[in-house]
Amino acid sequence: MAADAGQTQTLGQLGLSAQGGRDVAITGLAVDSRDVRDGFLFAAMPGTRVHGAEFIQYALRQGAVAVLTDAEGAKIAADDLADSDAAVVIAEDPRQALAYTASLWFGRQPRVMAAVTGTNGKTSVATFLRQIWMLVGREAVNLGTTGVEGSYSAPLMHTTPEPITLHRMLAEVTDEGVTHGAMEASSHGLAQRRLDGVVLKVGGFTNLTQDHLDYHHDFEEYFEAKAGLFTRVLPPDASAVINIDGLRGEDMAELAAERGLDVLTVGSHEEAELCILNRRYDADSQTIRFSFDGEVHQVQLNLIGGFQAENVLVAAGMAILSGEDPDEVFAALPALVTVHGRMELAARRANGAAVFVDYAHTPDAVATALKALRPHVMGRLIAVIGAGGDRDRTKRPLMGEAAAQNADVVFVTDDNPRSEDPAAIRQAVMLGCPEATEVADRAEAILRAVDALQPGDALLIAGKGHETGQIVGDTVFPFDDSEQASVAVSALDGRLP
Ligand SMILES: CC(=O)N[C@H]1[C@@H](OP(=O)(O)OP(=O)(O)OC[C@H]2O[C@@H](n3ccc(=O)[nH]c3=O)[C@H](O)[C@@H]2O)O[C@H](CO)[C@@H](O)[C@@H]1O[C@H](C)C(=O)N[C@@H](C)C(=O)N[C@H](CCC(=O)O)C(=O)O
Ligand SMILES: Nc1ncnc2c1ncn2[C@@H]1O[C@H](COP(=O)(O)OP(=O)(O)OP(=O)(O)O)[C@@H](O)[C@H]1O
Ligand SMILES: N[C@H](CCC[C@H](N)C(=O)O)C(=O)O
Ligand SMILES: [Mg+2]
Repeated sequence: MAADAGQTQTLGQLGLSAQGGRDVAITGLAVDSRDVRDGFLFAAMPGTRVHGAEFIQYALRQGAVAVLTDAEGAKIAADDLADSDAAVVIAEDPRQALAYTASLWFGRQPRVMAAVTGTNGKTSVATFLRQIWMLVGREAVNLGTTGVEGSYSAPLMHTTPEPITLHRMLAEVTDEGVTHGAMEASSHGLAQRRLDGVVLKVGGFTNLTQDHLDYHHDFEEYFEAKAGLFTRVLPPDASAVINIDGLRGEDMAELAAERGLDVLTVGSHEEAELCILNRRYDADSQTIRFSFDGEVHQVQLNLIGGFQAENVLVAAGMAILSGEDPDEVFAALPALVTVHGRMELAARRANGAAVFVDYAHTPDAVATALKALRPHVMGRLIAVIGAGGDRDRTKRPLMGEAAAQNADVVFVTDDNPRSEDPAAIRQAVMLGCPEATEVADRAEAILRAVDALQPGDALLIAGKGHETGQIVGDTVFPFDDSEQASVAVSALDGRLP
């Protein structure tokens, strides 16, 4: 049964005051007019393409009894609203008002909630944090790009779902006995206030590099959106774990401290409180030596790539600040398993060469993933890359360049061209890596790259990670990089996948 089935609440109970002091009982919330049912509150939000107020007339016909919007929305729909009995709530920041309303409507969330932001590493940190919590005996989930995972599973459409979906899910997992939740705060999610109604105990920051400049006007605006987690969403009595190694990490730590948050810094800088002292890389694992609170610890992680060690320590810091015992947290780390589609060993050739699948889809992530593989590999590094359609165009040549600089052999192929011409996207990527081999069909690109593997080499298939489809136009064709890697190895080495 849905977490809100059959309930009724008044606008007043939801903290909303309608024009003329009116109060009405509502039976549900919707942010899309097509989801409105009898007795609902319709949240008409300003959008990137159109103002939701354009759909107020439709929502009223569907049975909406109340509308939440901004001054502009009220103006757009003035005639429709004047002709109806609907109560009208005008908010200065209607997305934030919707977030608080959704939180009150569903009324429950796991007792301990944490959120992590950053360009790369959110899914990894949220998953590691959930794994740590479960290893120390908590009922926990992570919520984000890979859906809801852990003590409860469910699919999600977005990394940070819009507030109604988010709070419905938080109520559902709470009803299932989940007490700890680790969520991802995407920059879209933060800019659109999607998680403003969640009561957070701990926030985390991984890093900030180029992405989503199609949505945020410039890098500063992107930084501001991410910083919102620490300057707005986290309550002042919460804590923050900040990786200070990367660009703007120190700035983020400063903003968090200004807000009054209890800040724990992570990194290789000697001033970091959870400080990486040394690392050793093996073929399938790595060992890290780190200090915390005056003590030195050494732990073997069954994970590939130095950045995963940083993600693990951010997650460990978040677990500690959520109330767990540091020694128990550190003792859990050797049991952590790879996050699906993140530096995941997908297949191995008969000659020993390894094939990794990774979700690197930004210039920095491509460079980081390849650099991270290097110390684990004795032979050549081969990369398969592509860039998504209908996404930041400026990152394409930069992704090519990152691959050319950090791999020995590069194949450029398609990765969700969506509404764009796939050949044009590949051309843009190739500008950054003119020596690369262009192979339009992704399965063929993977086959050719696997075929090129000699003993001691490794292949990184970047961009799709856990995804299970190739989006061309409006059609999603089934496609799984790990599966294709196994198929290619079987075909070439004569083994069954
Ligand atoms: C760019 C973006 O974030 N868009 C989000 C935004 O929609 P929008 O502003 O573009 O909406 P619009 O089409 O202009 O419509 C305006 C309003 O009218 C409403 N509407 C629209 C049509 C209709 O018939 N009836 C109706 O009521 C819409 O629900 C919307 O509230 O607000 C909507 C809800 O209010 C979101 O569903 C929508 O997310 C879309 C689906 C999306 O794809 N977002 C992606 C880019 C996203 O959020 N990604 C991040 C992470 C990405 C990453 O880190 O890689 C994520 O957290 O998943
Ligand atoms: N700490 C890190 N520093 C740099 N790159 C990283 C880091 N962690 C992960 N990556 C790279 O970014 C990719 C995506 O990782 P992950 O899914 O954890 O990030 P995300 O922030 O959740 O991404 P998205 O915004 O797409 O949801 C990984 O596959 C890896 O290539
Ligand atoms: N969730 C992110 C990453 C998608 C990665 C890549 N496979 C692509 O399609 O660009 C986005 O939608 O921008
Ligand atoms: Mg993610």
